[in-house]
Amino acid sequence: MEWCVSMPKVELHAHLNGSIRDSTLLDLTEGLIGTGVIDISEVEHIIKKYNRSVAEVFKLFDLIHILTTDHNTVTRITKEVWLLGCHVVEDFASDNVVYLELRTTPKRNDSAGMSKRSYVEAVLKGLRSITSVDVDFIPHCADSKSLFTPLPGIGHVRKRIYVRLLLSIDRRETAEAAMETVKLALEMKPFGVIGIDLSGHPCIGDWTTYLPALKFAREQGLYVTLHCGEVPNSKEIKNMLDFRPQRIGHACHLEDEHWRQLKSSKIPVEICLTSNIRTLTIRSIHVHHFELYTKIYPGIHLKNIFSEPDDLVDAGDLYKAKHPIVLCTDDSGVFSTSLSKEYKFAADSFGRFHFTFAASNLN
Ligand SMILES: CNc1ncnc2c1ncn2[C@@H]1O[C@H](COP(=O)(O)O)[C@@H](O)[C@H]1O
Ligand SMILES: [Zn+2]
Repeated sequence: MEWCVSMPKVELHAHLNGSIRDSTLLDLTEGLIGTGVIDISEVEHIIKKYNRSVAEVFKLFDLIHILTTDHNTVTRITKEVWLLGCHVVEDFASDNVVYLELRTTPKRNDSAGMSKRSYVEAVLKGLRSITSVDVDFIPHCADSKSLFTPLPGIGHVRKRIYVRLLLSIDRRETAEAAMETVKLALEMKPFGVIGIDLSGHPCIGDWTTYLPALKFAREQGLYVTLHCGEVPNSKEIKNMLDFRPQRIGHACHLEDEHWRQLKSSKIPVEICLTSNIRTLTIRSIHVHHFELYTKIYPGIHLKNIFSEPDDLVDAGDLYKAKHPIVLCTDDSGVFSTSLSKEYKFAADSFGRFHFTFAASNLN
């Protein structure tokens, strides 16, 4: 494990509100006691549960959103979001993540005067205010200095971490709200926003709602990554692969034709092992598409062990196929993981694999 921690790593799939530390979550909860906004007894039950279904995980996200953005004033929300951004980046830096792409869904709270824009500004300011680690946040742009003051120098002892931001579209949003997010991302490009993600409850909504916004994002030079195949949905998976995003996340429920399409397209896959196992999206690590058990132990058929259908035996084995993949945390707070733990999990589960794949296999 120490080796996994000490190795410099790249994190490409981390949701800001999913990466919140337990202690921060509890601080935020305490801050809302007596306000009538939440019922503590109900909150505790959700927070303390270990294995959660996809539906329960999304219940927890609703709760986290209340904790971070359901306040009366935009100043209070800014403070919470700011704090959250600081802690999350510090945690990744202490795990020796050297390049971090953090994604978050811009949120509106009209009653507090909070807009998607002020939410993103709060995140950016939070990231800029970190002094414990040396954050390289803004891509080379002179104008950026007008918005943020430079960080104070504390010599060479601070760890350096490159942070870039992706703005997420939630599958519950309207097409207009998605377009607003894309335009905001374009506006915030000089300040470190580099792309768009499509996420949210995988059983909700129709992704084609967001196609105009996603196409516009791509035309304007933003990178696009999609949560794809987290649950079975053959038509959606095919259409998403046809769209040819820069990357996809999860890719758990691809069928044979999808695997073929994915492999020939070489679209890199963000692999989230713990997330997939904890949400039961994948039944066992031995049938995970990172590398199939049958390929490690030839001759042993999955259907004999797990009563899986025949076609699973021929499903994805992305590592073996040298497909571009990268290990990611998804929601390190919600799933009590870290990027080092994901590397350790992969090493323990799949044995002899080489760590160099993470950076070198990516486009
Ligand atoms: C477990 N697998 C997942 N599948 C799909 N979407 C997920 C997710 N995990 C997180 N999110 C998305 O990220 C939001 C939290 O971070 P932000 O508020 O954006 O910072 C969640 O509400 C959800 O929309
Ligand atoms: Zn995700």
